[in-house]
Amino acid sequence: MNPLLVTRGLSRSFGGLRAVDDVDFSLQEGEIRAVIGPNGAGKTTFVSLVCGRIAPSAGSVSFDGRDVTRLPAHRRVKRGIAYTFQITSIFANLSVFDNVALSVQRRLIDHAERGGSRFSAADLRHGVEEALQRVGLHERADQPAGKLAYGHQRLLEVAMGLALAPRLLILDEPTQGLSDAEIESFIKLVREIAQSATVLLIEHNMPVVMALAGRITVMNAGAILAEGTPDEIRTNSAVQHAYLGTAQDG
Ligand SMILES: Nc1ncnc2c1ncn2[C@@H]1O[C@H](COP(=O)(O)OP(=O)(O)OP(=O)(O)O)[C@@H](O)[C@H]1O
Repeated sequence: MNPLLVTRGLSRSFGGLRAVDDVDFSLQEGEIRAVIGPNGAGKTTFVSLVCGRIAPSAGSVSFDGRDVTRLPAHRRVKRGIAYTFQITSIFANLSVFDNVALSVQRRLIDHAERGGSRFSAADLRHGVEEALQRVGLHERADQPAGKLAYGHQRLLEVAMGLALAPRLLILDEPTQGLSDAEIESFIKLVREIAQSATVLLIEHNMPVVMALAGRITVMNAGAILAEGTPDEIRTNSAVQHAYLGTAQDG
């Protein structure tokens, strides 16, 4: 089977710093892949290159067999790449409902532009309610998004990503700020999302990574240090060294 996502020689420098350095990466449709690595390893920069939020210094990104390297982020969203970011991208003054409505509307307009049927207010409401139900925020639909607890804002971003009905959902540290009980529900949610989408998950919480990921990619200093199943990664001495080295430095 052809991979859904492929990067070749993908690189991005900031001044003299090679934040992402010659990364060859591929992801099969239907996978839940975790990307882990010490702080500053280049994980967020890598997924920003994949979704088009920043441009590469060198290398290419292809999605579903087509080169998307020069496509702006919004065109990649149309191809099916959705992302939620560490730096919260919600509109604080809008309600939870209206934030998700922006994503649903985007998907419905896109569908209509491609020759699909026009949508009604009921379609929009149904799409929003479904996304909020899935992340467990339906009871907070009327609250201003900025008044949600930090962890709930992260879940709202997941709902906004889901509402786009993506083929690839990129989650950047989604469990940060969630309680243990919320993390449990989140694990279930990602498993359910993975029935209909491929998931690329940046995550520091190792129990979450081990519970969800089929394969794990470990980044260090901008490059891929190791890749394998959770068991292979757990016992990989280079990985252990990278983490211990960081702990000693930090
Ligand atoms: N816009 C930027 N300008 C300058 N340097 C940057 C920029 N973005 C990232 N960097 C640097 O690139 C390196 C990789 O950062 P990145 O955020 O991708 O790492 P990360 O693995 O996601 O880290 P964390 O786990 O802490 O989120 C870091 O040294 C960071 O300081």
